Amino acid sequence: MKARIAILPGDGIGPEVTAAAVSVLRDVAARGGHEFSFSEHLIGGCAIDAQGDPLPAETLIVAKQADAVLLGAVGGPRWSDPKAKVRPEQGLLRLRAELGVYANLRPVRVHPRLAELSPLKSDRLGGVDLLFVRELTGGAYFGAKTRTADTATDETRYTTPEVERVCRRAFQLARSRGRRVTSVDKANVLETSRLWRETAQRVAHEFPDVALEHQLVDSMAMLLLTRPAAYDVIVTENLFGDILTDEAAALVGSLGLLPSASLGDGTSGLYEPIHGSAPDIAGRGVANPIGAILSVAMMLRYSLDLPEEAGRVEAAVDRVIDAGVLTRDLGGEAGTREVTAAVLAQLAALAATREAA
Ligand SMILES: NC(=O)c1ccc[n+]([C@@H]2O[C@H](COP(=O)([O-])OP(=O)(O)OC[C@H]3O[C@@H](n4cnc5c(N)ncnc54)[C@H](O)[C@@H]3O)[C@@H](O)[C@H]2O)c1
Ligand SMILES: CC(C)[C@H](C(=O)O)[C@@H](O)C(=O)O
Ligand SMILES: [Mg+2]
Repeated sequence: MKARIAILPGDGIGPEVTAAAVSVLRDVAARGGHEFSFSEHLIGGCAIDAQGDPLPAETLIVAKQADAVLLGAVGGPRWSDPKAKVRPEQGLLRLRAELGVYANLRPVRVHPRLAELSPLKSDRLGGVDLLFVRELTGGAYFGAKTRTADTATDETRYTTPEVERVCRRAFQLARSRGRRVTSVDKANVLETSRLWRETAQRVAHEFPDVALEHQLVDSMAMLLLTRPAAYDVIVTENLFGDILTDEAAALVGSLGLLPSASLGDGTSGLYEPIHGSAPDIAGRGVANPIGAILSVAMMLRYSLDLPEEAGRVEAAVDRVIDAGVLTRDLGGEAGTREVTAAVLAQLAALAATREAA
């Protein structure tokens, strides 16, 4: 198959982890006879430096025309002055809104070898296989903002159609998994959450084969650590999803492991690791590339319709972790390149096994 893939490396460790993920895509293309074309574009702080705009027009045009978009990370201390008029993160938020990618899928699976890295007792981690579906283009991130010298507001706004479509996506995904959806809100306090809960309840009637339960976000934050294996698909609003998924990184051992896919209806999918630009380790070749590599596995599955290839990339990553080729965030000594080379070697080994069969 042919595919045009826009690469937006961004800032900090973004270029290091996207380079790793692109080498995996190139390998998949070469082995399967696929024609993937790649083009790199600016986003975030580096785009502010070069063009004064965190999402240059050219980047947006190419992203919209692409079959899929891979993003590294944006932001960093250089652009974090509270008084700055323009911020790297605005570029990412605009990109998500312009692409209409309202459903952000963040799978969380604990690799048995890494269970000991979690602050939780490993007997709580067996069988943890979560899929967060985070609403990505609404809520406090996109509401009106006001600011005077001593008062600031961020409006949280949700409409019924916005909640319906993301809940529907969560229920659809639950059908191919454990058929359980947990909808997370703060309906005891927030009006937007009451709308969310009513809407989730209504959408549930379309999926009688999927069980729905509601959890308040504060309680969910605890349950995620005390009973993580009890959940399947967790659907929630933008801000709660951001926070809960970084918390979930503690279950798997490192933020550097978690991927994401952001999907809309018929638009380019956007794929990014859930971590940020990690300024504390940027430029040293030590960033964990697995979150980015698993993000391209999601790209193969959701945008390029290559589910077998996606499964192979995931299997190769599992084998690399089994073999103990780990970056420092996981207690190892391997660099970004060594881990990437190990994933490529496992892809070659998997291909050899297929040929021999
Ligand atoms: N999608 C994005 O582009 C995105 C996501 C989150 C944060 N950010 C931005 O990144 C900047 C830094 O934010 P932060 O420090 O709060 O969060 P961060 O995710 O960049 O880093 C948090 C911690 O996790 C570590 N870490 C993250 N990814 C890693 C990886 N792949 N390998 C090894 N260790 C890794 C970092 O070294 C750091 O100690 C901010 O400007 C923030 O807005 C961007
Ligand atoms: C950088 C920031 C805008 C972003 C978010 O909050 O969505 C990040 O934390 C993420 O999780 O992708
Ligand atoms: Mg986040």
